[in-house]
Amino acid sequence: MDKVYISQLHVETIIGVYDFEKESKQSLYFDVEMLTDIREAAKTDDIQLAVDYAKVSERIEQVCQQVTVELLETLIEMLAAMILSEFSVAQVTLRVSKPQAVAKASTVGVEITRSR
Ligand SMILES: Nc1nc2c(c(=O)[nH]1)N=C([C@H](O)[C@@H](O)CO)CN2
Repeated sequence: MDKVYISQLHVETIIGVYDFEKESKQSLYFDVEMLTDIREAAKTDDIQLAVDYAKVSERIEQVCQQVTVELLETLIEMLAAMILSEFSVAQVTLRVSKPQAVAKASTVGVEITRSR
């Protein structure tokens, strides 16, 4: 299967378990890999038949602004469900990194793979 991907999409949002995290936005970075057959889009040169990475990026940003959750796990499951339901994707792998979370680590995060 072919892959459409997004690397290091930066979103600022309220997320976290602790009270101080509910007061100001933090940076999250998303890597997204979407398995899809690109041949029809390539044959027709038609964006309507492609998984539009710009639209996926926009929707990820929107969902992050619409919901307020504590765990990265909760957010990433919501995003995987959104991508599978709104885009023509057989499988999605999503990784979210939260670089400000642990001072002694360059970054931390969660990665999941979900299929239709
Ligand atoms: N597996 C997870 N561990 C932790 C999370 C999380 O979302 N998933 N979140 C936190 C805090 O919000 C942290 O980011 C602040 O230090 C801790 N562990």
